[in-house]
Amino acid sequence: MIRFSQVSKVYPGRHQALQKVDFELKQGEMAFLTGHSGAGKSTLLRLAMAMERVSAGQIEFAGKDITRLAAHRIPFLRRQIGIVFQDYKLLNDRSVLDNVALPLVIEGYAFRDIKPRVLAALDKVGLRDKYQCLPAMLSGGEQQRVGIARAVVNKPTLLIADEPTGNLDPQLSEEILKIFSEFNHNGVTVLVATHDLGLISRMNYRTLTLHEGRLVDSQEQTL
Ligand SMILES: Nc1ncnc2c1ncn2[C@@H]1O[C@H](COP(=O)(O)OP(=O)(O)OP(=O)(O)O)[C@@H](O)[C@H]1O
Repeated sequence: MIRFSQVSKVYPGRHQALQKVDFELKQGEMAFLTGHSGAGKSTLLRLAMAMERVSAGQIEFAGKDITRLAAHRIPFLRRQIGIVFQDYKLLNDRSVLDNVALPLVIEGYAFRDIKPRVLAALDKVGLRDKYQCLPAMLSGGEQQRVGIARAVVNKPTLLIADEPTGNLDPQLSEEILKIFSEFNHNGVTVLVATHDLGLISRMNYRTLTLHEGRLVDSQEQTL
């Protein structure tokens, strides 16, 4: 599904954020990405969704080389990737319905097709009855579930999350991770960057560990 081959990233100012990273995430797999602050987790995720360009190496997505994707082709790639952020990134003056609808509006779906899809996505995260609420009326965990519904509403094949539980307490974090697991059981490939080693140890998934820009460990599931 996604393969990094000898990927390095040097930011302007010569900061080497990633060094010769090699890994493959197979279709339908779920993995955690971990490492200390500044290890390169966000950089790796941004490269995977072509928000940054590699300095060296190659990235393949669904069998296609996306390393030097032309700018006009990036939206086609992004449509296949759902993204969840630590701080939810919801529009606070828009309803839950409008927030989750956003990717479909951008893709040009007709309004009559949008609402049923949004409600189906909200159903999957247990928030169907809150579609008229504003984000401020929801708890942090609920806001993150809205963020997840927005990420999956156009049925991406890959779901990427950058510290999705960073603002949540342990119980809510586990609930959020269970939602990712459910999407994974339904065939979505999932990559979750997290500092939360407790959460990782409670959930039995492959773990990719970065240290100072190098992939130092790629632990398989123990089951
Ligand atoms: N746009 C940028 N320009 C220059 N340096 C950057 C840029 N983005 C990240 N870096 C540097 O690259 C390194 C890796 O950063 P990155 O954000 O990928 O780490 P991270 O593992 O996600 O960290 P955290 O857990 O703190 O979010 C850091 O030293 C950071 O300062």
